[in-house]
Amino acid sequence: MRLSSSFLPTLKEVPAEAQIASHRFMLRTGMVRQMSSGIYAWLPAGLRVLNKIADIVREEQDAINAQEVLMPTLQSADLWKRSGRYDAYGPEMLRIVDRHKRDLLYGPTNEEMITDIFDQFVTSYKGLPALLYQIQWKFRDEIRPRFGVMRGREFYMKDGYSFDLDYDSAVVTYHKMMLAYLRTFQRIGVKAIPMLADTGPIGGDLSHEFIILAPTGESGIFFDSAFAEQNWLEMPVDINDKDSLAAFFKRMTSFYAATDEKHDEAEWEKVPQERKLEGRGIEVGQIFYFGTKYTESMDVSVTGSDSKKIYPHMGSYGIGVSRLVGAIIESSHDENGIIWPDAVAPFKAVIINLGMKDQACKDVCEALYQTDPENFLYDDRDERAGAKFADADLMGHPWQIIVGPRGVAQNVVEVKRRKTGQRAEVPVDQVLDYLS
Ligand SMILES: Nc1ncnc2c1ncn2[C@@H]1O[C@H](COS(=O)(=O)NC(=O)[C@@H](N)CS)[C@@H](O)[C@H]1O
Repeated sequence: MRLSSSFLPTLKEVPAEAQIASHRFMLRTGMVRQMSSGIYAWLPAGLRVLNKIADIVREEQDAINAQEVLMPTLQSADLWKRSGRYDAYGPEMLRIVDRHKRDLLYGPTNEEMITDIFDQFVTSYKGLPALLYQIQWKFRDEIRPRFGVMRGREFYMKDGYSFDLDYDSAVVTYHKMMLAYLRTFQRIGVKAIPMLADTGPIGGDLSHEFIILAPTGESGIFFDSAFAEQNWLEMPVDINDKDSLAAFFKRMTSFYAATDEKHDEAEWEKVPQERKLEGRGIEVGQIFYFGTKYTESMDVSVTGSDSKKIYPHMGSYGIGVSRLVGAIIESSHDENGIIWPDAVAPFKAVIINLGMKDQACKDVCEALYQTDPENFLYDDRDERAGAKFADADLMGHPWQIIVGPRGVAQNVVEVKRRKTGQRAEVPVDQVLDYLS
């Protein structure tokens, strides 16, 4: 994309209510625009990040044989009356009455709806297990939306749902999803630690939340640093072998990790002093096993091999896709701006032309840009060098390719790694290799 003709409005000042770095930087780099309290428009650079995160989430869900669906954002109140959550859910639920006076709601989550869909298509135990997911907008009328997209009212979530024959099978699914989550967050480029969690309005008695380390996080956390050193993408786990999955899960839960609600001092004392880490974190995902809570309350059953009625055991698995955009910035920025992990950056590199009146510079920039116009941002504005450098650091693309007349005269450009600040002189024809 060419910066001079793109809709990437950077701002010098931001509204006073933007208290934390991610909120300030997302507004200053024109990633989002608040349309009303807790409700945002996603502009080109922000949408590119949102879609890259969603694509990684999707790939790792597909890798454990989950199947993608897309449910409506608007739901009938009748569904929630069947499960008994219509009143229980409280003021966070946005209730809507249509022209025919029918009670609808903007879905905060979809356990009831997916259970109703399952009910219409699966009558026999042979239809189990079912593992479905969607990536869809949700609405929760938070009393105090804040921190930009991190605690919004309309937000983008991957929500997965599983149906299994019994508890043991449901636990295998839970283990699979745990592995998929660890792989997902590692690929996105953040350190997310799973911690035992309370279940809240979703229900059930087994739940883990995934916390990204960030000083502005709402949760206090205690964990064994050895956990953060694990490489989940290299972990030899066979997702079709329940013992392999159980061994992975046992290993994973052998490291101490707890939010302040669940912290156990006695257990904490067993962690070697040099591996004890305390901090704050942002919850970017949560998984739940809640058995037959919804299948029983909604009377959704299948016929077992002995022709008896069986209520399938369920779980649900959420990732805050839009929250992750803010959470990544919270965990990866400096005083000059965002430091995007490679996998989710809006663009791979920004080409900074310092010789807007120098034909040789323009030729080198154009040639580099044309090699990958989809993933290169070309700063072709008629701006001072200082302004271009400041904007490049602010927007946080992983690489900066700085093209100046002196360098071009020796057929080299300067390449800067945003994360480390490391600079190198690179021959023009080796830039692409250098970036890979
Ligand atoms: N107000 C919000 N703004 C942005 N993200 C949110 C908000 N509320 C929740 N999330 C994100 O959505 C994830 C899943 O939400 S949840 O309530 O924990 N789980 C569910 O809704 C389950 N139905 C999972 S399918 C959370 O981990 C969090 O990352």
